[in-house]
Amino acid sequence: MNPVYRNRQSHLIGASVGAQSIAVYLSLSHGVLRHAAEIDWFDVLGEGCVLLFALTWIVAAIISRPPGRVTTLLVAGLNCFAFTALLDFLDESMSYSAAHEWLSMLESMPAAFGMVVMSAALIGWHKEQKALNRQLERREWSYRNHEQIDPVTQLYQADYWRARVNDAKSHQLSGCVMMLDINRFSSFNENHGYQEGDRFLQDIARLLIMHVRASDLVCRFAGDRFVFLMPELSCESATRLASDIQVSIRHLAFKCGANTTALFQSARVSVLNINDGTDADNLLCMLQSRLNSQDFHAA
Ligand SMILES: Nc1nc2c(ncn2[C@@H]2O[C@H](COP(=O)(O)OP(=O)(O)OP(=O)(O)O)[C@@H](O)[C@H]2O)c(=O)[nH]1
Repeated sequence: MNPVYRNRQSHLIGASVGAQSIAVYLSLSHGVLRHAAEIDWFDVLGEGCVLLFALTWIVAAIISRPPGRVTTLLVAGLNCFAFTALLDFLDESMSYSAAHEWLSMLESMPAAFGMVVMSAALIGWHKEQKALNRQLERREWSYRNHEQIDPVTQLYQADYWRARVNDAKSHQLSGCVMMLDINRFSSFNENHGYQEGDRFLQDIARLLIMHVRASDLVCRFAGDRFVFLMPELSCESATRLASDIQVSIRHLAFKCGANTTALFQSARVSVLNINDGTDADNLLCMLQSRLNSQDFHAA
């Protein structure tokens, strides 16, 4: 877990442990342990599984979500649900006297309340997700697979681009594809180190995203190569866009570490109509061979 999250989520961890401890305390202090022969072990197994899952979801919500209103509501709702699950589970091995029947009646209430709280959390989560989806425009194209995200640039990798291009072709979408390669990036790495190289690639990824439309897709192909999918864009417009991007890259004043002297790079670009190739792999081959045939001194 992110250490900043851990500190800020400690109140949720404390509240979860507290809530479940209250359930254990209520059951143990008001009930009497049943004889083994009285226990229905199938019920114990079933309710134990429900409890285990509820507790796992609480941990998953705390470690995977950043602090905030939605997380608090989600954890609160799950805790109410787990409270009922824990009482249900303990109920199997504890019997309550008539004076403590209220405990059995209390059992189901927290789960119902928890469902209401979780529903409010899910509405908040839905709104939050819509905002996040807007931020992912140009990086993502109507399909999500976090395993295909490149860790350096946070763009999707080549396989994602291939699948989306094949999708676009199968839906007979018009448009263009483009490939961009940074010139002499291996020299950049040798002179300034891989870490600075990574930082440069991250800046390039941001710059590329700024240039394209919300409906376009930019992915990292490999190393210093990037690929684009631009539906419903003419090759003329795509070529103009390509030259705008080349100008921007030439003017990107990259500073290595504490150095105030800027470094400037250049890039080569190749553009094709999406219908110029039979499929994504075929288009990639053509884009690459066009790129490789260009002289980078001219870029
Ligand atoms: N910093 C960094 N470098 C990478 C990464 N992936 C690949 N590279 C480097 O990118 C360089 C790409 O080299 P080449 O394909 O020869 O490209 P180039 O040096 O730009 O050559 P030209 O395109 O012909 O100008 C290699 O030095 C790789 O080691 C990465 O994730 N981070």
